[in-house]
Amino acid sequence: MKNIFLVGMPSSGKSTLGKRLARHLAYRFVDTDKLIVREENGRSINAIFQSDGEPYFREVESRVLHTIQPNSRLVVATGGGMPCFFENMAFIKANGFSIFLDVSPEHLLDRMLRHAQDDRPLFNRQDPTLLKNLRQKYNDRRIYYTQADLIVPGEIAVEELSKQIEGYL
Ligand SMILES: Nc1ncnc2c1ncn2[C@@H]1O[C@H](COP(=O)(O)OP(=O)(O)O)[C@@H](O)[C@H]1O
Ligand SMILES: O=C(O)C1=C[C@@H](OP(=O)(O)O)[C@@H](O)[C@H](O)C1
Ligand SMILES: [Mg+2]
Repeated sequence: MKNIFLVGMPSSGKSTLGKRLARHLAYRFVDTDKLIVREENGRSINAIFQSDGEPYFREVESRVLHTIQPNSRLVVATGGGMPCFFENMAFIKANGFSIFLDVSPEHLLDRMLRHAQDDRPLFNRQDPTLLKNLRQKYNDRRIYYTQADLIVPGEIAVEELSKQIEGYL
């Protein structure tokens, strides 16, 4: 039973859809951001970025990814930047079936502005250049995200997604 990795921009729905998909397939669910917080004794993602900076965060992120064993019947919601650092995308591809949830920067902005609890260190909801930042990151990161085995729109229903992947698992 191959693992399933969800990749894509922050707010593309990896954590939300990932939980639903896991329930639907009777897989376990993990969110790599949650694994990082656990590894850091409960420090939040924001706190890690603030006190130790992004390079430190990326090291921990990659370490946590490499603890995932192949064929563990897991749905893994990755952090938005994870596939874009080190050889993380190659690891993801070697250890499961990967899905890119593709959501446009405009829709991401809309979601971020709507959900006040979703503050992320690299994407500040108060920042007037947030859309520009999202477009830039989306363009820079697509080269990694599009290496996924399957690309689907972020709005996809869990039943439809399950149908599309059943032959691959
Ligand atoms: N398909 C969807 N349509 C609209 N909003 C969504 C959808 N999926 C998730 N959201 C909302 O967008 C926000 C970010 O979702 P989340 O699953 O945390 O994304 P990610 O893990 O990719 O950063 C959440 O507040 C969530 O409720
Ligand atoms: O895009 C990024 O670089 C990040 C996305 C976040 O995860 P989500 O994609 O789940 O928001 C989290 O890992 C951290 O804030 C960095
Ligand atoms: Mg998430």
